[in-house]
Amino acid sequence: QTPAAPAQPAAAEVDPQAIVDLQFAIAGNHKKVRASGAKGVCVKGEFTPSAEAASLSKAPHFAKPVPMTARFSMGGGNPNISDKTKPTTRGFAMEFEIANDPMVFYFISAPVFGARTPRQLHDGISARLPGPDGKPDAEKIKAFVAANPETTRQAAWLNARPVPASFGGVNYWGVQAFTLTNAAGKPTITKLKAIPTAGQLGLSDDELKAKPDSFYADELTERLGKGPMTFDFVAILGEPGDPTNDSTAMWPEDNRKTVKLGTIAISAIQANTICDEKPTDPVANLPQGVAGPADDPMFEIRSPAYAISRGKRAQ
Ligand code: HEM
Repeated sequence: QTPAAPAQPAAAEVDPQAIVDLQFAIAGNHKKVRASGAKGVCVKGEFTPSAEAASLSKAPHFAKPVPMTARFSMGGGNPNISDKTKPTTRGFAMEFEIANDPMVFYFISAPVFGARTPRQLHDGISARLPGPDGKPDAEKIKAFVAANPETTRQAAWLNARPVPASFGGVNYWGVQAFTLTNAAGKPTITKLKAIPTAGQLGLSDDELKAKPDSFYADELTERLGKGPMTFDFVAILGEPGDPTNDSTAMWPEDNRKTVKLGTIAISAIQANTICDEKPTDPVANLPQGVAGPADDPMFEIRSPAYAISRGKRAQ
């Protein structure tokens, strides 16, 4: 009998250092910034859980109002990226603060990620790196996309929608499947989503043309001057057959039950150093009652990748 090959942890498939190096390289190796979400604004607020939240998760963050530190950002490692860029996700990183037990999620403005496996993430960025002539090789990109069609879903989603007029005017998803467990030990598989009270605020082509390259920070200052910017924090409930191991696959949301877990109220901008110095991450910092997907090869690998980027930008 042939012995079975030893099971390899999915995260070992590709060295996270290699991925982060590529993320920095494709963006132009900017110093002192994140490998992704390089351009952003640090904010604070409060989360008030709904009465139903505790029926899904026993996390103490769903039992009483908690302060939040959050950060809105543009995807990628270029701190000078234009806010007018369309096929780039807007990010919403959030920390629900309870001393010694923070709950951290990083959401993006698309329901899907641009790679299903670390190998695809690595090879997709590699294929797009500029060659010796300073330009990416169109044939290489074409071949990669043809062999990995699911990696195009995120850009297709973003390209099919207007550029958001505000960080508070677009939906954000946790993308990966999170299991919530209540005090009775009942698990519920969910996808988490933040829905802005202001609705989907998209810019028309003419409005977009009239905007400067950086307008989100000013828009945020103006909006917060009128009062807190709020989001419904919801759990989309999974059904048998919904994939939990594929960050490029969207669940059919229209047919899924949604439970409101609470309200996020962003109240003010705060110093970037507060967000920059946070040692937390969305894999390591989940409380009892919330767990990431054990079978998604893109989940665990995020923790070392974030640590590598954090270390690099602190240099
Ligand atoms: C699959 C779902 C994912 C989502 C929703 C997501 C979302 C985000 C967001 C919102 C940020 C900005 C954080 C901030 O503002 O502080 C970020 C940063 C980052 N992401 Fe991800 N990400 C995902 C997967 C990955 C993967 C698979 C990798 C690499 C293996 C990765 C590498 C990074 C790195 C290196 C940073 C910069 C971290 C730092 O310097 O603090 N991400 N991500």
